[in-house]
Amino acid sequence: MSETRLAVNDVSVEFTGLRALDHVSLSVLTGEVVGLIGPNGSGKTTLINAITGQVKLAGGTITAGDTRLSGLSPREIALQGVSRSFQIVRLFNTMTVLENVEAAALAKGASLAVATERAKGVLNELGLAAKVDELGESLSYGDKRRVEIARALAAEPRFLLLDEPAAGMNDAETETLLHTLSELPKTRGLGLLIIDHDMGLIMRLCHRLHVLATGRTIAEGDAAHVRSHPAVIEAYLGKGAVHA
Ligand SMILES: Nc1ncnc2c1ncn2[C@@H]1O[C@H](COP(=O)(O)OP(=O)(O)OP(=O)(O)O)[C@@H](O)[C@H]1O
Repeated sequence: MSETRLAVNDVSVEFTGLRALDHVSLSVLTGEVVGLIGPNGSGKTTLINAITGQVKLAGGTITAGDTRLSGLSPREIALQGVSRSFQIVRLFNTMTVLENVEAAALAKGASLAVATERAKGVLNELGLAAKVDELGESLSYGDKRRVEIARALAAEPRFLLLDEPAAGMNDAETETLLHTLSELPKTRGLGLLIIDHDMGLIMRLCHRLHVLATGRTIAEGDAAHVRSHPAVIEAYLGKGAVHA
């Protein structure tokens, strides 16, 4: 499979009276894992929302390969192969795990037979095969988050954007998640952009890191570079969060 780049070019986002992103540029290649970190309110979720068309850009462009994503609707962007999970889990509580994941494949235009097969495959990959018939509402929090990732994968994305996938997970669940996520770029050839406050997870999983503070890029590079960067230490000062 040829390499594709998801490119955020000089992007700014404004809310009333607040510049949430200020000329941010970042790229993710298929096959790599990029971590998006920064203190609370630094603009991480806004950047994912900008990529997936959930917020409007005040400036800049976003492309996936040769396709311009900025200006497209969230649905059109999803059809271009960009899937996401949300910080707050959004499952259909009264549908089964299988139905939840099938729905995502159906939304991408798959027939029911293809959607069922794809959903089963993805759930198997995420270690959820035994839970296919359980209702969304009956799952543990960690399982709900994994089903969310399964839903995003059922759309067969080229780029997967995960907003705090390990939030609320215990250590064992986080370890399993780390293993699953680390396989995805190899097995599926997709590019992964991941936000998480668990620096242990981020530092072990990501090939590159991009650090935001108050809407601006303050550092980017590998874990060693970022961890020792003065601006990053300053941004996290007193929080101890970069010392994984
Ligand atoms: N829809 C919105 N309307 C107004 N302000 C917003 C909106 N969404 C985000 N913001 C503001 O934009 C800034 C960036 O928020 P964002 O959620 O992107 O940060 P974050 O880095 O993801 O934070 P956290 O780590 O706490 O999730 C914050 O000041 C936030 O209050």
